[in-house]
Amino acid sequence: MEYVTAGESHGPYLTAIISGFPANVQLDQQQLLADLRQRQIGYGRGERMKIETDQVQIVGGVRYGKTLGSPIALMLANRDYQNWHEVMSVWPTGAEKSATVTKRIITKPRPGHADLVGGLKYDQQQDLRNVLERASARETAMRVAVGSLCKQFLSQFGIAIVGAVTQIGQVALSKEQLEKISQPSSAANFKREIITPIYASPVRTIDPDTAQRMQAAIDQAYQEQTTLGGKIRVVVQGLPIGLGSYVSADQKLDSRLSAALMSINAIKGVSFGDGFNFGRETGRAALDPIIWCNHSFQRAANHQGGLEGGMTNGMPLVIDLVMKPIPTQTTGAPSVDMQTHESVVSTVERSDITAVPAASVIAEAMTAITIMQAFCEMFGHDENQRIKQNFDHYLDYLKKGGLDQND
Ligand SMILES: Cc1cc2nc3c(=O)[nH]c(=O)nc-3n(C[C@H](O)[C@H](O)[C@H](O)COP(=O)(O)O)c2cc1C
Ligand SMILES: C=C(O[C@@H]1CC(C(=O)O)=C[C@@H](OP(=O)(O)O)[C@H]1O)C(=O)O
Repeated sequence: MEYVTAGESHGPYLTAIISGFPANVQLDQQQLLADLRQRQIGYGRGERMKIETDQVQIVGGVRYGKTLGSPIALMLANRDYQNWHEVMSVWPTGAEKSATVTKRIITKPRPGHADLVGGLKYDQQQDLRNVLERASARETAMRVAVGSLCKQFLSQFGIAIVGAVTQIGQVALSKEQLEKISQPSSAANFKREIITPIYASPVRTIDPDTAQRMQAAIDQAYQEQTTLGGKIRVVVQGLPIGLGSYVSADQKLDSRLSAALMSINAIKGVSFGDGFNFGRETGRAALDPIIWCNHSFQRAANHQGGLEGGMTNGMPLVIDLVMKPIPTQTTGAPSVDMQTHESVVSTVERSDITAVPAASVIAEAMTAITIMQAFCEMFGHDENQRIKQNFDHYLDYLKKGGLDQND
């Protein structure tokens, strides 16, 4: 399963094409729209999210709610395009020299964005809008749409994924609250006890008191005309043992997940399990003892975060991410004009105060995409029923403790 997205932030549409999605998977339109809505509603978002209602349409590859095995095509109209159609026109209209269009030309690159380097690399110095329109995190709406379909596929196999906000600015969940999110759980319990409260929280975190303090921190940043970053924890429950592989660098699931998650705008670090704390632990304390329990191999701890040797080990997958503060400041920032080379204040674009809640939804989606890719590599990608048979056969094999398969 692969996907590609296209479209500019203020252009007419965002689009995505997914290829290699199995046939006969029943999709739920409400779930798809609910995931997109989660990305939009987090506390701290700016004016743009009041304009958009991300109503993605599936325009190929699905009939009566079931996938056909053919490429799935998705389209999402940017409602803000109504305000930008002259500036973002695909074809020449003669309006290019109008006051509306020239007012939107950007030659003062914003530090912390792709503006300067993208402008030089693609020779777009006459108007950096040609860079920022695609570099914008608007594109992540399509990734959430793709990820929603992947989550729906994976849920058939008892796999549940959540991205929770664990810190905004100085306000963080406690160690106990972090552990609560990451405890081994059945998909059903996890949905009830963890996912549902997180989805209901305005900042997508588990504890209502911490959520209130996070909201207050966002309000304060707004008053102080600055922005905030934070941290996210992604947890996946119900994973079978063995997704990914140790055999080649590009098949290691931790490397693939890192690449997928680091591709999210403004994400600056990814770690697994005890992550950067491993640096101060002893070897003994960092191990997850192997035990034989309920006729299966199990683990007495989860320091590794569910991955060993680039493969899932049956424990919950636990990934932490850090997001930098939104770079745009309402005051602008020190910069240099592309044309005159004079010192200037960078262009100020309308902006979010924080997008950590939104990024937690995107992280959920990128994790779902990567897990589904590994899952289909292992169990097949043509037809849903056949994939289920392969999966059940593998679970039977594991239930025998890995014995008898070839006897
Ligand atoms: C959901 C989301 C919304 C964002 N909103 C803004 C924003 O309103 N203003 C801004 O300056 N950056 C915003 N960013 C961050 C920029 O997109 C990002 O910093 C920029 O593309 C440069 O990429 P880099 O930080 O990964 O180097 C947002 C990021 C995400 C994930
Ligand atoms: C549009 C989205 O986020 C945008 C991401 C973004 C950026 O620089 O990344 C800048 C802002 O765009 P605008 O200038 O149109 O207000 C955000 O609103 C979205 O998440 O759908």
